[in-house]
Amino acid sequence: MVSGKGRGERILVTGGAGFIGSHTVVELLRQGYKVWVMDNLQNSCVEALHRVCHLVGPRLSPNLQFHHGDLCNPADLDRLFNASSSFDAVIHFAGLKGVGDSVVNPLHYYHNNIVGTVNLFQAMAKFNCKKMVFSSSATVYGQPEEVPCAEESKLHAMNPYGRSKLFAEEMGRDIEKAGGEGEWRMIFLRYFNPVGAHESGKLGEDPRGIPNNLMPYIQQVAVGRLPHLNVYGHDYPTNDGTAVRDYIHVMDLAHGHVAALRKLFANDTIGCTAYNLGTGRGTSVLEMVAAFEKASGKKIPIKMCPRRPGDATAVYASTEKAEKELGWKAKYGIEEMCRDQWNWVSNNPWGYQGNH
Ligand SMILES: NC(=O)c1ccc[n+]([C@@H]2O[C@H](COP(=O)([O-])OP(=O)(O)OC[C@H]3O[C@@H](n4cnc5c(N)ncnc54)[C@H](O)[C@@H]3O)[C@@H](O)[C@H]2O)c1
Ligand SMILES: O=c1ccn([C@@H]2O[C@H](COP(=O)(O)OP(=O)(O)O[C@H]3O[C@H](CO)[C@H](O)[C@H](O)[C@H]3O)[C@@H](O)[C@H]2O)c(=O)[nH]1
Repeated sequence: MVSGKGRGERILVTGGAGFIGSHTVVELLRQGYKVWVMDNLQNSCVEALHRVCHLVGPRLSPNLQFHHGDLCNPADLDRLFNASSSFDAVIHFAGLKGVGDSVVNPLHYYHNNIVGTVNLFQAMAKFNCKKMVFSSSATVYGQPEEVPCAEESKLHAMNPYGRSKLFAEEMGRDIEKAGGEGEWRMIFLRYFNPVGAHESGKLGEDPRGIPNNLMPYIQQVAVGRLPHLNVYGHDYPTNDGTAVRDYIHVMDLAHGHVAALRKLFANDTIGCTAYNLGTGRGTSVLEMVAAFEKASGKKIPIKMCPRRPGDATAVYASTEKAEKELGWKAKYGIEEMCRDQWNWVSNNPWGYQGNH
């Protein structure tokens, strides 16, 4: 069990204006860390960070600094590491995350996610900051041969996005191996399906364009931005024929990052290791729709459609390793995920920017 508050350690959070990053920054500030966010705002807006400041209040908000910068530009990283006299650790969220988009624009994904990560590792080496928590994904398990997925399961990427996550993990493993004993410490957090929103209703997911993922899509149907949900596949070998995933509340993820950071600071022999962040429970698409209808009181019209290519039948996490070694366990179930997601979208039907 790793516990205790941060002692003012200085954390660089790449992609900290995004969905998971912004929720995590709230928790980092509350736990006493000093946070520098670097983001190029290609999939986010600075209003999310204004709201973070509002949520943590005037005592803690001076501990957050925002730097508009692109990981693909080494000069932006150099400037930031120089200006802040380096960092104690990095949480690396920045990346593009659309599976379908990555199939259409593979070079764009490799450039942003791989080149960006190489540049970050280089800056970390140069400024002697050698602790990283990295946003990996359950996508590295591909079509899992068995569930629950355990960290030592076979890894297999199925698209350029997935490969960019797998390469980043492999790069991390190589860099750690090449360093001296205890020199680099890295934790890869393999998220399952992040959903929900901050309980205040002030922070949440605000995707650009038509959402690809289930819950952002449902939330837009609920507020009338989209007419109905397409349910992809109703002939899967599951209880109701729809595919099963392990949905996890974004605030549980935020707490998972704090637990990982504490582990990095506390354990000088951790080397390079991966943890699943999931609940260990599988929920079908139709169960998720029913839970959202209950939480919102809104009917979500659905249309049954063929399977989406590349989708697995059922993916859920083995949570033992994170529970045992990080002392972290997801607290929230799908009721709270849907309650908070509805609270966010009903207060912000057009996201952070109002009508766009
Ligand atoms: N949300 C999910 O379903 C999910 C699941 C598994 C893993 N992940 C990973 O977690 C991380 C965060 O995901 P999210 O849902 O918060 O996404 P997001 O798009 O909301 O946040 C990513 C942030 O990174 C920024 N960014 C992207 N490329 C950048 C660059 N080159 N330089 C600087 N900033 C850059 C974006 O502007 C954005 O603010 C991503 O790496 C994603 O691949 C997400
Ligand atoms: O409009 C939609 C969107 C999704 N689904 C279904 O809902 C389930 C969940 O789909 P998501 O797109 O929300 O999530 P995925 O499990 O496909 O993938 C997500 O979670 C993965 C981790 O497990 C990876 O991180 C990946 O990048 C990320 O998009 C799937 O069965 C999908 O077919 C629909 O029926 N209709």
